Amino acid sequence: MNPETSMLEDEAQLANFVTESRSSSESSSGFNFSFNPRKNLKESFDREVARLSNDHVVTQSGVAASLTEEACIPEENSSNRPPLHRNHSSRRHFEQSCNMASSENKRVAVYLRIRPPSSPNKTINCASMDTTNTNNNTIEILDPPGEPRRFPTRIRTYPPNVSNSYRVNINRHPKDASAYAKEFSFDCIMGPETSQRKVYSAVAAPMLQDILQSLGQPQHFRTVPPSTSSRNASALLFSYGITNAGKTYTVLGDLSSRNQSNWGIIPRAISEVFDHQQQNLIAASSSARISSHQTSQLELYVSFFEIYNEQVYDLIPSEKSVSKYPLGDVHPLKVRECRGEILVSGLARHKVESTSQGIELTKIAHNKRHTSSNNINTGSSRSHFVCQMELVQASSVSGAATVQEDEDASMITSTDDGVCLKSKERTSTIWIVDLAGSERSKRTQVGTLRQKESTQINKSLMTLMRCLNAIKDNGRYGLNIVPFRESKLTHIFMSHLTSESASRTAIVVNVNPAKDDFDETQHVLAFATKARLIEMDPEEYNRKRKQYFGEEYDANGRKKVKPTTSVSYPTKRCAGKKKETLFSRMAKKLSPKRVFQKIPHPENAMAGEEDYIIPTSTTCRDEVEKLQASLLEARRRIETLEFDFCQLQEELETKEDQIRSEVALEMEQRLRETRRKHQEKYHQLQVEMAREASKTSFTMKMDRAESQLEELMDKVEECEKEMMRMNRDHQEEVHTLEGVISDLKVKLNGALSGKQKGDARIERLEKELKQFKKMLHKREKQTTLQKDCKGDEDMSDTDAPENTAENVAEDSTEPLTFTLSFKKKKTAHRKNLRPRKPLFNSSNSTVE
Ligand SMILES: Nc1ncnc2c1ncn2[C@@H]1O[C@H](COP(=O)(O)OP(=O)(O)OP(=O)(O)O)[C@@H](O)[C@H]1O
Repeated sequence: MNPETSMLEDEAQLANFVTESRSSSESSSGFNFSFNPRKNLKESFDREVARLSNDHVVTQSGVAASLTEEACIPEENSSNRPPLHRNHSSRRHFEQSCNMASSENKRVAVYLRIRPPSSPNKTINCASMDTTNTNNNTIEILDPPGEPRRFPTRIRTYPPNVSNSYRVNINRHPKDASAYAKEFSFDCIMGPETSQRKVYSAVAAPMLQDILQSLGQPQHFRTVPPSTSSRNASALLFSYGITNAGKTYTVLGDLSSRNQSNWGIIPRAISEVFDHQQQNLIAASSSARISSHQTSQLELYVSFFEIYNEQVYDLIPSEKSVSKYPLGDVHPLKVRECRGEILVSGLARHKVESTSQGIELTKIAHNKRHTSSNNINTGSSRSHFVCQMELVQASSVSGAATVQEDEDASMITSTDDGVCLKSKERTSTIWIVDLAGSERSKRTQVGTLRQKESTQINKSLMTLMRCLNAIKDNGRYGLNIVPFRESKLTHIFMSHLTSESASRTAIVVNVNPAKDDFDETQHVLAFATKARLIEMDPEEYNRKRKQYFGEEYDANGRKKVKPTTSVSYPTKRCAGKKKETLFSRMAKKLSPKRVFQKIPHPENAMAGEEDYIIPTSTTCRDEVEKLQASLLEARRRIETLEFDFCQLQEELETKEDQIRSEVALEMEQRLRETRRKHQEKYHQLQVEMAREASKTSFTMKMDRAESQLEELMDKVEECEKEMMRMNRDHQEEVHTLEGVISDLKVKLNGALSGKQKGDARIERLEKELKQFKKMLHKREKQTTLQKDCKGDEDMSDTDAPENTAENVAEDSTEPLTFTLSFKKKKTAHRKNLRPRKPLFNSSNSTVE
């Protein structure tokens, strides 16, 4: 889609939305403590709309007019601070699309951000594109059904040829690649084209607004009741993904560039706090009647630390702690637990006075973070980077409220709570965490040190997943022990994740559509899908714990400490307080005034007690000296006691650590034991299942064999019948043939006897022929002789006709006739003996 057209449509929708929201804003109920992304997005958007409408109102005043002007300057050109939420159209789309499918109870918001492909072989298919897969697309953003303008919440992934998923599945479905495509759902999907501003508006802005509400900060020109919770509110945002997926870009953005449109969540959040502050001032100055809540000043403190190799390091340590280690050594900080709160002891807090100062601090912290270059990302982060933003609602006596008091006395009297009453200081904390990449060291091809880092990173991420999983399961069973203490990352956020504020937890899952990253991206997406199911419901969890154990425990298995109005820390500050109390008590006791009070009045003494001695100035002086000496002694004792106390406290701390580690060890052992038992059970079950399965398969095989046998038996029966039938036919045929054979035999016998006769006759005839030949030969000889003789005689007598051939022939008529008849007979006999055509073919020759 053309981006310009989309922007125009956005604007048009914004106009509609403003009209709709204005009419509905009146009926909108106030603030709900638990963070529901959908609800909060709606609320924050309502607030935005209210702010817009108020901007319109305040343009009448000069200051406000200038501010509005500033707000109209394009973000990229603004030099000091980027005015926030200038384009509100996106907010509506996010509101419409984000978390629509999630239930009311769902608390962890999971967003997906897909970074633009960094090289041509890394491709992505966007919603508007063709939805049929081609081998080039690894991620396809699916259009939300029915509503083309809504932001998508579903993606489909297609394994590329280089991925393991493809290799595994190709044998199963060799032709249809779409058969092993997978679908994943999120609260909101931000495609590669999504700007940093939109990401901030969707993810962090609702959280910040919620936190400001919890502090009782005015939502400009809109009455929002402050939080009723006694606990300090907190919010937690994780940026999660594999290396080079854009986690740091989402959280920090490009801080070095002058183009503020590239700013990530942290600089924008800092900027929004100051925007809010400024708008507070404008609102206060423009309104004559204003409540004490609205005049109270908001202070921002930031701390930056990283968790590197399971050690916590302050990225911007205080001057005091720097001077402690003159050689520039960096010492890890301790994570302590104090009355249900987790503290990173010694972490420096930096008061931020302006956006630019906040950005500078962020830059310094980011530059000090552990990074290294690998073959995927040149500036790959090797630690979890945490930005802790503390918003302190300062006492109404000081700061802005005091100014208001001076400027407008009527304001003070108009407050409900009375004139500048000392209100309690309230602090809310936002943690924005840029997690280290969850890649495999095999892919990044790094050395031993980097591998160790990777192991630690993956271990802590795994613990985070396990904690979230356990919290998820506790929603159902409420019995799992959440392994918060197994990693620094989870330990630090333990109090947040087990408090009512756990609802304000969000995860931005960053993915890279690169083909090479596909397999790891699948793991990340699978984790995100699980995280979406987490219902942060500590109340329900505690109720169940109480039900099972009859005691009130927190989600970490510790007995709950009743919430107190002010948290006291077991530090020297605490000790100092105690010292003061003890000292003052002793001083009071031993003070000369008290001593003199104890001494009865002379008049009373005169009246009642005779033995009373009126103290002289000398005795008094002595007394005072004595008292002073005892005071000094007491002071010295106090000092010793104080020293002992400190020592005891340190011992206590060490003991606590020791006990904690022992408990942790024991827990670990128990866990290991439980795991072992579970594993045994699992194996047993597996064996049983395998046995059952083999039994089942055997029975199935038997059944199959039986049915096959039955079939075969039927066939055999049929064959037998067929054979019998064939046998019968055969026998009939044989019978017929036998008749034919006997006929033929008779005929043959007849023929043989005829032949014998013929042979005998031939023999006889041959004999006769031989005799005849002999006779003929004789006769020829005789004839020749006669001719010779006759020739001699006929030389004179020509008349000798009886010796001619005819005569001879006449003489020999008898043998000639015999010869002819013999030849005829022989031919006839031969004809009779000529072999007849066989009655059967060769196969039947035996029968013949
Ligand atoms: N949405 C985006 N738009 C433009 N560029 C991006 C985007 N996301 C990431 N990048 C760029 O990609 C590169 C790597 O991003 P980034 O350092 O944020 O990754 P990462 O997930 O934090 O990696 P690592 O875990 O290794 O630190 C950077 O140069 C960044 O500018």
